[in-house]
Amino acid sequence: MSPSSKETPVTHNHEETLVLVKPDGVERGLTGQILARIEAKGYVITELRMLTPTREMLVKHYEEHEGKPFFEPLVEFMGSGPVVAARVTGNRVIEGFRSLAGATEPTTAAPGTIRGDLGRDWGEQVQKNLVHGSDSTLSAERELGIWFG
Ligand SMILES: Nc1ncnc2c1ncn2[C@@H]1O[C@H](COP(=O)(O)OP(=O)(O)OP(=O)(O)O)[C@@H](O)[C@H]1O
Repeated sequence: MSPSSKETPVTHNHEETLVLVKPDGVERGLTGQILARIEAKGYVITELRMLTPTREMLVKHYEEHEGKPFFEPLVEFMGSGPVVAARVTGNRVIEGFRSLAGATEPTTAAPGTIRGDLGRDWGEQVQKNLVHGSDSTLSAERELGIWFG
């Protein structure tokens, strides 16, 4: 059957996102498990590095949160040790990774998600939630520039 304008076209929405395994994830030895979940979902890691980010990088990365009460503790925590940064590609990977990561707070993140299965309740320290994933194509482009130059 030839395609007609009434048929929904199959669209391929190839995207790139920035994934960070935060210092709590690296320190707890969860990097491998986290990256394995990303690959198991069919996404491809095309660049990977481990580094302790500078304050300058973190202030840029979290600029949308500047002025919020959790900004300073967040920047301090993110610079407290090595972070693993990954450039991850795939169809609708931005939304897909955020769904894989789960809700911001590990306590309420659904079982089956990275934060729901592996995250701990650190009390007030919500910044310790294992991973970060870009939230839009614009953020992804901006953030990949910060972490991969
Ligand atoms: N109330 C809070 N107290 C402490 N830290 C917070 C709080 N809210 C957010 N954060 C930290 O700031 C990060 C960015 O906040 P945002 O609201 O963008 O969450 P998110 O989109 O779930 O997380 P991310 O962007 O890191 O994937 C969170 O991942 C968390 O580490």
